[in-house]
Order: sequence, then structure tokens, then C-alpha cells
Amino acid sequence: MVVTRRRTFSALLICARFGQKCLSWTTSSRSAVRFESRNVRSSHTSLSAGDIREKLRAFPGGSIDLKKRESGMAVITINNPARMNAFSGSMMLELEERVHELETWSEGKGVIVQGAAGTFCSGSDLNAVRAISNPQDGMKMCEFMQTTLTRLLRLPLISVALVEGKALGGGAELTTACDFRLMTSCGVIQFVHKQMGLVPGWGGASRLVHIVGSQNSLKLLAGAKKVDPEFGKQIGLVDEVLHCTSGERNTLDQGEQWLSQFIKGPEAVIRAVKRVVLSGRELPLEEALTAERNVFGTVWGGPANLEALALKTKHK
Ligand SMILES: CCCC(=O)SCCNC(=O)CCNC(=O)[C@H](O)C(C)(C)COP(=O)(O)OP(=O)(O)OC[C@H]1O[C@@H](n2cnc3c(N)ncnc32)[C@H](O)[C@@H]1OP(=O)(O)O
Repeated sequence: MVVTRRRTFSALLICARFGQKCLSWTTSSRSAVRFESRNVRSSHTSLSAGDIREKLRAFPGGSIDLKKRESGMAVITINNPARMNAFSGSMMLELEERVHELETWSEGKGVIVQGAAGTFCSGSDLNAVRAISNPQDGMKMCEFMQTTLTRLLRLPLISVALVEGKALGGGAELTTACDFRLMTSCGVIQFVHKQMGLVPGWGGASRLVHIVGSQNSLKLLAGAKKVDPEFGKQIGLVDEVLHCTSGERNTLDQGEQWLSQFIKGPEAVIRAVKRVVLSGRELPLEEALTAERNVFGTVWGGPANLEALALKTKHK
């Protein structure tokens, strides 16, 4: 089904207006959004996802773990340390399930994406890549991951990629599917695709251009340039540098502390903030303004607003 940009983004307006109902729209339709020329194509992942799911299932290993905390912060862990947290086929399927869980978590405010055992993610599992190296399967796998990562980025949660160690290939792409990137002083993000005779396919190039601009994206992709924390901050890819400590827990603590400054307060307000930023990021101005008005309507006169008015809050 080919739809115009306007029609696709009317879904975002529905999200803005009805909040929670947006989640059921997103998840029940399992909509994939693909940009083609000036149109947006909204297609069901099931068009091609059925058979690629079967193929992905044939490459098991590792897991994608999700912990949801009462504080409203969740942690996703890419867990396949024997392969530097490369994505096996089953992990791709599990990521989709975890994103679905977060889409339906109405108490959520933030999510951290990290790798297990001191490194982030080395991209797709090269064993699976070799087995599905024909263009048709490659494109289906890409579509599947693009859809999942687009859904991750569009969660009504503030998301952070916590890069400790290496984020390579698809792992580098995954970092761009979060709102923020934190990196330990010994971390590296590298789009190694060119060295593999590839370009990003999980949506990483499109998102990268939005984050660092086309000049920097060309440098990172055409040069397969290693991004260390200093360079990352300079080009706007990295938001904060964390201490490189031994022990995963410590890095996660630092990440949680950093994120907590942005998710303090009632979930309705935090989720509304994410929605207005998301519509500003993805919609043409007129539609973004409409979406913003609709989101505003969900918090104006709401409990947090009334409480602040009653307390005569001063912003000193
Ligand atoms: C659209 C998606 C495009 C993509 O993601 S393509 C994949 C891009 N990624 C890569 O090419 C990563 C290749 N791996 C490497 O460069 C190095 O292994 C890496 C990550 C720098 C780590 O180097 P070292 O610290 O020296 O460790 P190592 O090489 O001994 O690796 C430890 C074990 O992990 C394995 N591994 C690492 N990355 C993998 C991957 N992507 N798929 C499958 N296995 C992978 C590696 O083979 C090794 O296993 P083993 O101990 O030899 O059995």
C-alpha cells in the first residue's frame, strides 16, 4: 500500500492525540515505514517478513534481554559475548519482540541499549550473513531490521545507546536508532560497511545524516573512519563521554545517572516531550505544529500541570 507522507504521518497525529492508542495502532498494524523518493510507503512487515523470519530462526545464538524497572527506566542488553555481541538471526527476532514489549509499556520513560561483557555490538553475525548473502534475502533482512530500529527510535521513551567497547557495522547503525549516544573513553563507533563491500542497510546511513550531516556522514561511511569519543563529540554523534571503568555495572550506573536527569517527573510529560521532538524530527513543519498542538492538549490541564499551578512553582 503506497500512501502519501501526509497519510502516514496522520498516524503520528493519532499517536499525539490519543497517546496510548497510538501504541496499539503501531503494534497491531506492524507498520513498516519506508521512504521512496518523496513518498512514504507504509507496508506490513509480513509482506516479506514471513520467510525471512524462518531464515533468521535458523541462525540461533545469544539473546536480547530486557529489564523494566519501576523507575520507568528499561535496559536492553545485546547479549552474545562469544561473538562480540554480533546479531544472530534469533537475536534480530528477539529485538523486535523486546521493542514490542516497550511499545506496550505505558509506565516507561526511558530505555538504555547496551552490550554485554564490556563491548557494544559487532553488527550482524557473519555466519548468518554468509548464509543469506543473496540480494533478495539481504534486502528482506534489512527491511526487517529497518522496521524494528525505526520502531525503537519512535518509542515514546527517551533512548540512549551506551557504547562501551566496539560498535561496528550494524552495531554502529544501532547506536543511531537511539535519541542519545553515550560512550566510554575507550569506546569506538565504526561504520565498517565499506570494508565489507557494503553500505549500511539497517537505516543507519539515513539516520546518521540527520545526526551529523551529509559531510560528516560521507567521511564516516566512505572512510570507514573510527569514531573515538573526542571526534564523536566534535561532530555531534556522541552526547557524553563516560569514564572507562572495569565492570559493566559501573558503566551502566553512569548511563542510568545521565539518563535520569531527563526522565525525572511524571511519565505523561516525559512521553509528551518525546512525542513533540519526534514529530519535529520527522514531519514537515505544518504537520509537526499540528502534532505539537495535539500533544500539548494531552498535558494542558493535566495532573502535573495543575499541581505546578497550585504550588505556584517558581523557576529560579
Ligand atoms: C547491515 C549490517 C552489516 C554488518 O553488520 S556486517 C558485520 C560487521 N562486523 C564485522 O565485520 C566485525 C568483524 N569482527 C571483527 O572485526 C573483530 O572480531 C572485532 C569485533 C574487532 C573483535 O576483535 P578481537 O577483540 O580481536 O576479537 P576476535 O576477533 O577474536 O573476536 C572474538 C570472537 O567473536 C567473533 N566475532 C566478532 N564479530 C563477529 C561477527 N560480526 N559475526 C560473527 N562472529 C564475530 C570472532 O569471530 C571471534 O570468534 P572465535 O573466537 O574466532 O570463534
